[in-house]
Amino acid sequence: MNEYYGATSNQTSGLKIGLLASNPDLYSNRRLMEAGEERGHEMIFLNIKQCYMKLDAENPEVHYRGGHLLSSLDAVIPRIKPSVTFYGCALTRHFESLDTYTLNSAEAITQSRDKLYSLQLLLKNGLDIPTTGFANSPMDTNDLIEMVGGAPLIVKLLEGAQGRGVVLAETKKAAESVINAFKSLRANLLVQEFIKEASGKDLRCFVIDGKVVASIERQASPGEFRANIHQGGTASVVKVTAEEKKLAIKASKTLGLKVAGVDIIRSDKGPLLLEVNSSPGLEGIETATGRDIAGEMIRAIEKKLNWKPAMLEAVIPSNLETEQV
Ligand SMILES: Nc1ncnc2c1ncn2[C@@H]1O[C@H](COP(=O)(O)OP(=O)(O)OP(=O)(O)O)[C@@H](O)[C@H]1O
Ligand SMILES: [Mg+2]
Ligand SMILES: [Mg+2]
Repeated sequence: MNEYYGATSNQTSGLKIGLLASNPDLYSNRRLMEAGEERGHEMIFLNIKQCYMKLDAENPEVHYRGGHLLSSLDAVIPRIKPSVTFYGCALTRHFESLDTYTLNSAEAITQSRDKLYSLQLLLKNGLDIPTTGFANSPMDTNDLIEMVGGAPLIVKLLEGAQGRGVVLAETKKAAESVINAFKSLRANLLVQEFIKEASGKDLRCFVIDGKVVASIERQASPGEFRANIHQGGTASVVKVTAEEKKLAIKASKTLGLKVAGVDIIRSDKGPLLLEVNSSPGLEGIETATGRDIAGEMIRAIEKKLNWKPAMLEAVIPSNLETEQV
C-alpha cells in the first residue's frame, strides 16, 4: 500500500494528496488512491492514528509515525470513521492551518456528525425532515411518543452508524421500553415519525461540489426497514426528481460539505431528509451506477486548486481532430 514512509520531493507535475483515513484496504480508500494516481497525482495514505501535530502559532506541523514531517501536501481528503471523529477532525483542522486544502472542512464534518445539531440546521434552512423529538430526561417518554404521532415510531441513537443504532418500535409499549432502556444506558437518542409508505426504501444522493453526481435507491432486505447496505440493503440506479436533487444540494450546502452522501426518504408529504454523511461510502454507489465517483472527488480538488493536467491538454485536442476527420 502506498502509505507514507518519509518525505519525498514532488517529482511529478501532479498534486500531492493525502488520504486521511483508517483502513487502506477499504473499497472507498482503494478507489480514491487509484483514481488520484490515474490522474497523475502523488497519493499518500495517512492513517489517522499515526499522525500527530505540533501546535505552534508560527510553525504548525503534522508528523507521521517514525518522526516524518508531512510537508507540502496540496490537499487532504478526510475520510473519518465515526469512532475517530474527534481526532480526525482535529487533524483536518490542523492541515487547514497549514494551508492545505481539505475536501470537506473540519468544521463541516464536526457539525454533520452531531445528528441533532445538523437536523436543527437543516430545519432552520427550510429543509423538511420527519417529525423528530429529543429529550434528555426519562420523565416525559409518553409525551415524546405523542409528539411524533405515536407508534409505530423510530428510535435512533445519536452515535449510531450504518443503521446499527436505528430501531423500529411497532407499539407504544415497545417504544416506551426501547426509549427507557436506551436512556438507562445514558445514550442520547432521537424519536422520529416512522415513514411507513417508504416501504424500506430510501435514496442516497452523492453530492460533490454542489452537484448530484450519482443517486441510488436502496431497498431493505425482506422483513427489514433499514435500507443501509450494511444491513443487507440492495442498491439500484434511480432517477431522482428535481425537487430531490435540490434538497440534496441544499442540505450539503447548509452543512458546508463539499462531498456528502445525502439520505432522503420518499413520504406522502414529499421527500424528507434523513441524514447527511460526510464520508459516504463509494462501493454501493459506484457498483450500482458504474460511475467513477472517486475520480469526481479528485477532479473537485483539481478544480479548487486550479490544477490542469498538462499531458491531457496536449492529447485531447489531437484526439478531437482525428475524430472529426
Ligand atoms: N423515520 C424513518 N422512517 C422510516 N425509515 C427510516 C426512518 N429513519 C431511518 N429509516 C431507515 O433506516 C435507515 C437508517 O437510518 P439513518 O440513515 O437515519 O441512520 P444511519 O444510516 O445509521 O445513520 P448514521 O450513519 O448517521 O448512524 C435509513 O436508511 C432508512 O432506510
Ligand atoms: Mg443513513
Ligand atoms: Mg449515516
